[in-house]
Amino acid sequence: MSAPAPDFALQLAHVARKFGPQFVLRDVSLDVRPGEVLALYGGNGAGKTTLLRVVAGLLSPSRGEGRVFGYDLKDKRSVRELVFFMTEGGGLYADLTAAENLDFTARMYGLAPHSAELLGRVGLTAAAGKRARDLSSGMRKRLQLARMLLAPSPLLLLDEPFANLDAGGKEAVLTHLRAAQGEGKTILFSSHEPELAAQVATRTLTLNDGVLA
Ligand SMILES: Nc1ncnc2c1ncn2[C@@H]1O[C@H](COP(=O)(O)OP(=O)(O)OP(=O)(O)O)[C@@H](O)[C@H]1O
Repeated sequence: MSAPAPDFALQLAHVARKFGPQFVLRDVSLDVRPGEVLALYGGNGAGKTTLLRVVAGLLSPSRGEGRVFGYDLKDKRSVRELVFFMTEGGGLYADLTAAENLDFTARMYGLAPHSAELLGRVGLTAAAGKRARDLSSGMRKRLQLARMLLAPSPLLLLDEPFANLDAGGKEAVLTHLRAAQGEGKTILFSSHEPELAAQVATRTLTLNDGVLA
């Protein structure tokens, strides 16, 4: 018999994180149900990326605790398997082509390579043979979006998914976020673009002075 589904995709209790003496996150508590889509707002330097990195298991809280689908954030190995984290330029191999990047990722997830289809879905067919390092920042973002389509992870974390994209790219992000939502994924993304974010978010959060409102 499989384990019962946890009630929460993410739980944070009084999480704080400091760099040197400076607390960036002071007291962050949050309960997220599976299937929720959360937009995270906050000015430059408010701590959005820091919070996403804590949830991704890449940074340890200085205080407080958290769980991802019931797994303690301290269990970084389990947490990283449950989370897909899309950051600026992250997860791409600079010397591999766009197609090779996707085929490599597919194999990593135990899937048959199908880069041509994925590149088509994100409007990158013409760039299949270009090395990731030679793509524009918007094209790299589209390639990361294609990586997200491959990821079986139930919790998707995206750091400013709309940044550096043209209108078509922004629309592609919305489309794929909605599709992921339709598959029952839980999504937490930071954004400076509330009009776009509101088109997909089921709840919004704002980080201000190290706490969530
Ligand atoms: N590894 C680090 N070492 C020291 N300070 C850091 C580190 N990472 C982040 N900070 C600091 O933490 C604060 C919050 O940064 P963070 O990147 O989380 O903000 P953000 O809300 O994502 O900002 P933006 O909207 O500008 O991307 C900033 O003052 C930043 O300089």
